[in-house]
Amino acid sequence: MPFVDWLTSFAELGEWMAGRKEVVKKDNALRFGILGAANITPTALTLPARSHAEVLVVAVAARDKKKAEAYAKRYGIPIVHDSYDALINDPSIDCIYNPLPNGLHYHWTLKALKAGKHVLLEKPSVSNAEEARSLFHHPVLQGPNAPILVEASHYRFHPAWSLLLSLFNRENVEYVNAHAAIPAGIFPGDDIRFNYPLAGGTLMDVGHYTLSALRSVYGTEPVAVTSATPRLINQPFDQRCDQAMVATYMFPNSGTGKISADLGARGGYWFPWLTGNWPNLKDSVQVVSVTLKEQMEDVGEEGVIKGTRRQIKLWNFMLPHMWHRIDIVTTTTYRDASGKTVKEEKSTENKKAYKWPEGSGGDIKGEDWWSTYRYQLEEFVNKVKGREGSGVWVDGEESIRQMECTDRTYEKAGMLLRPTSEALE
Ligand SMILES: NC(=O)C1=CN([C@@H]2O[C@H](COP(=O)(O)OP(=O)(O)OC[C@H]3O[C@@H](n4cnc5c(N)ncnc54)[C@H](OP(=O)(O)O)[C@@H]3O)[C@@H](O)[C@H]2O)C=CC1
Ligand SMILES: O=C1OC[C@@H](O)[C@H](O)[C@H]1O
Repeated sequence: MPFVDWLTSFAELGEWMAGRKEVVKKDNALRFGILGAANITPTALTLPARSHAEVLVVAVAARDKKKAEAYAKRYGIPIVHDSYDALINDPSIDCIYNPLPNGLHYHWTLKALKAGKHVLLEKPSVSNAEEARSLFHHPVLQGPNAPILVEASHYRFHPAWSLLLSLFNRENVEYVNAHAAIPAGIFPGDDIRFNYPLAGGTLMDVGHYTLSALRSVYGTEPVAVTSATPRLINQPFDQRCDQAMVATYMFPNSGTGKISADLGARGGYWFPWLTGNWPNLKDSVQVVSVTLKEQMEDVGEEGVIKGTRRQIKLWNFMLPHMWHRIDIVTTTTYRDASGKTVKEEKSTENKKAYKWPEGSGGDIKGEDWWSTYRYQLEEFVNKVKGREGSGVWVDGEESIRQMECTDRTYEKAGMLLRPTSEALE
């Protein structure tokens, strides 16, 4: 079963086991249409919509109508359109969810916006920075009644991400390591993720999360991409696509960072001569680790200086609703006037946030079972309805900067940028 279907089955099982029923919908609920019968949609939209009183998933279109009909039946979607164009032009639809392959994001999102629809657009927003600037600065998005467009970088909407960011001062960040890997064997070489014309590549896929997380922790753009090492998808698949990417960056405060993203992770066990080719399950928990600069303090005892170092790690940052934990490890070192360590103390604290803690997140605190996608849907609806919400948002400038940094990384790796749509305006 493909990983993305596995995510859906897991989420469906959770709904069923918890006995959760679909909520009664309000008269003014937003009506969503889906472009394509994509694997991610049940997880990212149809299941989260069940608990949202202001969301109705009413229509789908696929390239093959029979496929769309089967999908509509499976997920209880009442309308099946003949084509993506027909869906976009359906006047009964308010919002479009675009989970098409990356290389089709620009074209179909722009069409939907021009038809006056709000768009929830899967990550990565588009194929490259040129497309991002064109889309997010497009005249169709200007003006007081412009439709809402957001890149579905869902992890950012979960309270766990905001909690992580609240635990340090960005100026003090010294090093960040963002890692995400999927074991080998889950995404085959002919998956859309390795299709260059469709803007495939691991940096575009799980690499999106690692790079976005790194940039979010620093809250600014890197001054340099200091290295970028791809591992290309193996022959006979498209050699223009990375199956893994490791890259390092330097930030304006002299801090550094590393991303590692892999859609075919192998090895990582004992006896590498035996296990080197096995799918790597061990390193497949995604993690963001933030090391802060040592803070020095004179403790007033004959030249003794106290140095405090802190490392903060968020485990499972991409899918924190399934489980996550923030570890805060503080190391305090006392040094004498000669710099010699006289005492060292270490302490560990754990934190988590499945709902918005008091004093954050706005009026709606969420539920401890809400997924990243459910929190994201909450904010999307809030934005369309003109409500303040939690305050978390991924704005167009953020999506542009993310694609600029993605392009810089591909350039540093000596790889081609993902191709620009022929429909570029
Ligand atoms: N937010 C998240 O957690 C996740 C996000 N994603 C993102 O969602 C998007 C889709 O991913 P996923 O659901 O796994 O993808 P799918 O493999 O399910 O493909 C999505 C849709 O793309 C269309 N499509 C597939 N292959 C082609 C092709 N060769 N040419 C043109 N169209 C094609 C199909 O539309 P049709 O049904 O009309 O034939 C298909 O339904 C990507 O942008 C990905 O990055 C993916 C997984 C997780
Ligand atoms: O966005 C995503 O999240 C989960 C991954 O399995 C998938 O490859 C990616 O597209």
